[in-house]
Amino acid sequence: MTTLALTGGRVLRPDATVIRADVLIDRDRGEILEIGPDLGGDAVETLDASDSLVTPGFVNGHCHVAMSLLRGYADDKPLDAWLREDIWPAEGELTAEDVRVGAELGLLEMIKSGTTAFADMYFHVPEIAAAVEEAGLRARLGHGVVTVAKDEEGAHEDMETSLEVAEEYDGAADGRISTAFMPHSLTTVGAEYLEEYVPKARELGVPIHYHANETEDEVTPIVEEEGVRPLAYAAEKGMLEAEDFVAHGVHVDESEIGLLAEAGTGVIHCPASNMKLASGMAPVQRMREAGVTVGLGTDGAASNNDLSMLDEARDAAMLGKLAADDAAAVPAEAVAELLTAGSADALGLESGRLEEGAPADLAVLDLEKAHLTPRHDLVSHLAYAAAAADVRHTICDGQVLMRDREVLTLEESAVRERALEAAEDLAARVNPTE
Ligand SMILES: N[C@@H](CCSC[C@H]1O[C@@H](n2cnc3c(=O)[nH]cnc32)[C@H](O)[C@@H]1O)C(=O)O
Ligand SMILES: [Zn+2]
Repeated sequence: MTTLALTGGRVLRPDATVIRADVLIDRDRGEILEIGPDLGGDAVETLDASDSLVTPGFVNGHCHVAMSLLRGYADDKPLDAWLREDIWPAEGELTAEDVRVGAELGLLEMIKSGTTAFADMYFHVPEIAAAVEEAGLRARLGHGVVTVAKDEEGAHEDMETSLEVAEEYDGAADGRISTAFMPHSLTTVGAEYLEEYVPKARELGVPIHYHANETEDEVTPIVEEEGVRPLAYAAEKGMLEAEDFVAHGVHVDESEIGLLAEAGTGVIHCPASNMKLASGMAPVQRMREAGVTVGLGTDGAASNNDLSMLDEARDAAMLGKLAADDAAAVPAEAVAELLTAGSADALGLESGRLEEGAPADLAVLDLEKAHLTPRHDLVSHLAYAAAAADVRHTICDGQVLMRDREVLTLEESAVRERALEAAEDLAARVNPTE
């Protein structure tokens, strides 16, 4: 057995306490063997965690990782105009190679900011899967389907692709990749397609992931045309099961919160995207009190504009208080849960908690920083003060992906060079100068 020990750190436990302990990892099985004092002695490899906080690797519950190539491409518009006027035309020009390059850029940023697992909805998924395999993270991947503005044949093809991708890649990369069926949203996919394909996804046994109740504009048409709230409509279509998870859940009423809690469907809160697109404030505190599984996601880099889960954590705390009009809402311990176990539970992953037998997915944060001094409460620091650049080491499935800020699985400068070039070419294709 090859073992790896993280020594001298302070370890965040699932109950939000922090203890001084080493962490011993079985690298072959990718599991945590033991958490306790003095475990460094017999380990094959050790990683210094002194003056550091050892946390579960962060789980980004909703992303479009290849959109990193579109970071800063179009800002300062509401969702519908942003997608239709800028993002979708640019995505129409994205090649498979562009998606690979954009995904690598996003994965590089994830590793550098302590993220070890994520859920992703996009297209050219084989390229994203290849990048994940190379980068060493854990992911639940899917092909996003839009049927509006497509003819019948095109819509069926898109649906079939989502099923095929879900079937083919489930269990890929030694089990680090799992999949989901991913209709884009309840308003961008026609009811007849949901009725036909949701049962097929159930037969495959994969979860369903989609955008839901992100803006008022997504709620009104469903209420008007179907006479029910969007999540009641989703339940009617069989898309509100325990393994399913929705992104956003901003405009959800009490009846919908009840449906989510009862079904066990997870909600991925994306505060930065919701603020930037002025979509609204999700009732995170109310959902948690009602027993809904809530996780945290960045959404794509074009609506954030970064993939740092620590930024998202702080945003979740701040926005959660404002939404509840209560400074006690979404406290630091809740934020620590949202960014680790909450997201992992919503995605159906076993990571998100540091305990014996759990997947060895960890982030180690350097506490020797002015903005992390003094050390009254390290959970408070995690929620309110820590930043991406504080992450020293990132470990996923027992493998070290970053050691002392050097990424070992991707070549940082080459990834950035390729992304710069691909993004420039893309912009020139979308907006030729003459
Ligand atoms: N196959 C689809 C693409 C769906 S992938 C997922 C899509 O979600 C889009 N997206 C990114 N962020 C958001 C968001 O916040 N809400 C809704 N859609 C988003 C993203 O640009 C991408 O087009 C097609 O033919 O257009
Ligand atoms: Zn999204």
